[in-house]
Amino acid sequence: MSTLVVGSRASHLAKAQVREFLAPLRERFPDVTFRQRVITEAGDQDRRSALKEVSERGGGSAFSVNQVDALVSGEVDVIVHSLKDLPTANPPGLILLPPPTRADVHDALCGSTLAGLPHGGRIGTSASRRIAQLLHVRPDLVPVEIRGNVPTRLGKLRTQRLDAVVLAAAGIKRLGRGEEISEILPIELFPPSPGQGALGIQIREDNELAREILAGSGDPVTDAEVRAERAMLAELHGGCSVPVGAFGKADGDVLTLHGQVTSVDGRRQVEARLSGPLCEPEKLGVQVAGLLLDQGAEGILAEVRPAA
Ligand SMILES: NCc1[nH]cc(CCC(=O)O)c1CC(=O)O
Repeated sequence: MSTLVVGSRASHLAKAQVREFLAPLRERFPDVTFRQRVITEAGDQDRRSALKEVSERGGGSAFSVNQVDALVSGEVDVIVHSLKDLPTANPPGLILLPPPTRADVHDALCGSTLAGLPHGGRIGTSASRRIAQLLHVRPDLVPVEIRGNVPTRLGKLRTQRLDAVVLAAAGIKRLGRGEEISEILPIELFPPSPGQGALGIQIREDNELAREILAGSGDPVTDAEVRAERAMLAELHGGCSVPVGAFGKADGDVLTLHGQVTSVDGRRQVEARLSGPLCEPEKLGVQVAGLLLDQGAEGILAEVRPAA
């Protein structure tokens, strides 16, 4: 009898994602024992020390370095990440499997609808993309930096007297709190973070057992959509905290990718949209990035990049 150890971060969302990932697998492989293991990250504890540690280690995410170490050392066989939190550069020896069908890709407003927000309304979010997109359509709004996991951020609606908070619909729904969503933001104006709503299933390349058990766990359509989004982000040299929105959508064997880059003050925005064959998602991502760069995306992104 074989055992597969599945790691994730400690948050309720991370654990919910592991349960969602494992449910169909437990049914398909009744003889396999699936064990869950929690791996804490510096980013889950103290953001400042986390950022310092990450910069000292030469990149990577404050929310994925320990997970990756656990995978490399063999402590776990699989890590279930939120794909959008994963850097586009894959560590050597590790691979991302095609993700399962993704959950709701939209951003959501909790506390108020967009039209219902008062002039100068206080909106909780610390994501530069969300700040930029909101200010682009409502320059009067006042972004308020909030941190922490999803339940903490929902709680800040009241404790920080905010008019609304913006969060990924996927996370809110996975935590069973979908009824707290006031408005699903329109995807044309608010394309999400590349990979939003999808799981990032990471394994060691040489782990035959994991490869065998997880071979059928992915959805090829979701895979193509997120590949295009992430290829676009990589081409823009963006990380997880840049004001870049991307939405890839398949229709039959045609994939359409919408890319958007917005200055954090919301004043400048460039957009591009292209369709291509579903079987060449990375090519489409690079092409859309090229169109964004032609329109000056680099100048917008240079403002948010830390000085080298
Ligand atoms: N950066 C935090 C994070 N990472 C994944 C999710 C939600 C699930 C998802 O987007 O896939 C969230 C919270 C949020 O952005 O509201």
